[in-house]
Amino acid sequence: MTMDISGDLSGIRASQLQELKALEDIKTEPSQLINPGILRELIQLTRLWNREIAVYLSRSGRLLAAAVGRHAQVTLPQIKRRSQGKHLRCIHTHPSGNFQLSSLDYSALTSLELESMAAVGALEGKLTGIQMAFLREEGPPYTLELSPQDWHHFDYQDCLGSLSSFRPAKSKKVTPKNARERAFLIALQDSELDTYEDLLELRELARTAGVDVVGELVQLRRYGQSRSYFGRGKLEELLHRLQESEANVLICDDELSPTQMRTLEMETGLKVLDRTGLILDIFAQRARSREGKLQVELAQLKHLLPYLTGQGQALSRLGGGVGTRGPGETKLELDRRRMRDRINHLEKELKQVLQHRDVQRRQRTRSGLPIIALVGYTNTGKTTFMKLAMEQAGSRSDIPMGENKLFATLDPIVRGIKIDSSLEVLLSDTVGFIRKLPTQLLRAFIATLEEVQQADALIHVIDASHRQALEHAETVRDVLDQLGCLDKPAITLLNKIDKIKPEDEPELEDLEKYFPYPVKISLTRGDSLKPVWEILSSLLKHE
Ligand SMILES: Nc1nc2c(ncn2[C@@H]2O[C@H](COP(=O)(O)OP(=O)(O)OP(=O)(O)O)[C@@H](O)[C@H]2O)c(=O)[nH]1
Ligand SMILES: [Mg+2]
Repeated sequence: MTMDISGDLSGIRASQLQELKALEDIKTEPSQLINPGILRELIQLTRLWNREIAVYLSRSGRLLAAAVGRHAQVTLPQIKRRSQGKHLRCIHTHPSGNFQLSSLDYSALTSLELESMAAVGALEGKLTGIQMAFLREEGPPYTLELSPQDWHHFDYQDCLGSLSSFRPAKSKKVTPKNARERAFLIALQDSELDTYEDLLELRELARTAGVDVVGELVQLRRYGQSRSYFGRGKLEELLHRLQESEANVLICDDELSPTQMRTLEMETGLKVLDRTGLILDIFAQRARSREGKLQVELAQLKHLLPYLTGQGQALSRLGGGVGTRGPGETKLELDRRRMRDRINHLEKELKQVLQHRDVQRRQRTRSGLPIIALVGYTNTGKTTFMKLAMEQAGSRSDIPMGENKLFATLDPIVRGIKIDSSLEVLLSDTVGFIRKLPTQLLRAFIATLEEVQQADALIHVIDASHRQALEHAETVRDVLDQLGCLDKPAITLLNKIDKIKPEDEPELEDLEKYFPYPVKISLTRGDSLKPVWEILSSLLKHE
C-alpha cells in the first residue's frame, strides 16, 4: 500500500515528495499523538515549501493519507473509508507559527466526523505548539493545548479513554429496545470444508442474542494472525465489507486475546465481541435464579477484566446493546477497581447461595430417590424430555416449553417423577453444552453442573438429525470427562428421528455404534419413554 498524497503539488520536487511518502513506514504508537520523527519531518517540509501539510492517522497508528495546501489553507484529503472517519485523526501544520485551530478546522472535525483534529504551529522549522480538539458525542469538541517542550508526554490513548468514560451517561448510544443490532460475523476455519457449519452455530448464537446477521467473512486459520486475528489482506477486505453492510457490531467465532480485541476495534471502529462474550450475553438475558444470575455476572466480569487497559477506563467502549447486558438490571459499566470489588462481593454471595443449595441437595439425597441428570448439547431436546416424562407419568407439568433457541434452559430444574410402582426418580434438566465452551464459563457453571456430578445415571440427549450430531456428542463427552462423570451409567437418546432423512441413516448408525444404550426416539411426536425407563431401571439395579 502506498500512501495517497493530494493537494497542490506544483513546484515540489519528486525527491521531496518521496520523503513525505516514506513517512508512512514509521509507526505511531497508540499512546502517541504522532510519532515525533514524522512530526519533525512535517515541520521541515512545511518550512521548505511554506505550505500547510495535513496527514491522517488511523487509530492503529498508520499514516493513511497526506495533503499539501496553499500557504494558509489545505484541502483535506478524501477519506476513503467512510465508516472509519470517526477513528481518524487529522494533524496539520500552520506555517505561520500560529497553532490555534481555525473555525475551518473545527468544522472539518465535525463534518468529517474525525476523532480529533490537531493544528501544529511551525515557524522556521521549529514547533511552536499544538492545539487539538476531540470530537465528542455530545457537547462541543474537547480542546487542549500542548507546548513544544512537553507535547510528547501527552498520552493520546489515555486521553481518548478518559474522554469516553467521562461522557455523561445519557449520551451513550444505547440501542433502543426494538432497533436490532447488525452483526458481522468473522471466523477462522481449519479446513475448506467446515466453514458452513461453524458459522451456522455462530449465526444461531447471534440470533438467540437478538441481533441480525448482516454479513460474514472467513479465512483459513493458517493465514490468521496473532495480533489482529485476520491477516492483513483479509482485514482490508473486512473493512470494505463492513462499510457495505453497515454493521455495527463485529462478532468473532473464537475467544480473542486482549490485543486482538483492541486491534480489531481500532481497525474497524466497531464494537467487537468474541464467542465467549456472545454466549455470556445470552446467559445474562436468560438467567432466572439468583444463583444463575450471580454466576453469569461473575463470569462476565472475569471475562471482561483482561480487556480493560489503563486506569479509569470503563466499559464505555462497548456502548450498550449486545455484550453489555448484565443479568437482571445490572449494567456492565464498572472500571477495573470497582470490578474487582464487585467480583469479590459476588464470590462471597455465591458461596452462601451454594451452601443453601447444598442443604437442599442433601435433603433430596436423603429422599433416597435415584438422581437422573439430562445432559446434552444445547437445543437437543432435554427440556422436551423432562416435559414428556412428567406428562407420561401423569404429573402436571410446570416445565416451560422448550424453545428452538440455544441455551433455552440455564438454571437447573429438578423434579420428582414416579414412573411406575417400582421406579421413582429425581430428574434434573441442566444447561446445554456447546462447542468451544469458554473455560471461564465452564468453571462458572460447574456448580450448576454439580447436579450432573451428583447423578446416579445420565441421559445423554442427542439431536440425531443435526449434521454435526457426532461432533456435538463428543463435545458433551469432553465436558463430562472434565466433570469426572464419564463412567457414570448412561443412556443415549437419539432424538428427533422424525426429522432424519434416508441419506443421514449411516450417521445414525455411527451414533448407535459409539454411544451406550442408544434409544431412537422423537420426543415431540410423543413417543413412549418406556424403553428408556426399562434400560434405566436395569442400570440402576446394577449400581
Ligand atoms: N423435530 C423435532 N424437534 C424436537 C424434538 N424434540 C425437541 N425438539 C425441538 O427442539 C427444540 C429444542 O428443544 P429443548 O427441549 O428446548 O432443547 P434443550 O436440550 O432443553 O435445549 P437447551 O435448554 O437450550 O440446552 C425445541 O424447539 C423442540 O420443540 C423431536 O423429537 N423432533
Ligand atoms: Mg432446555
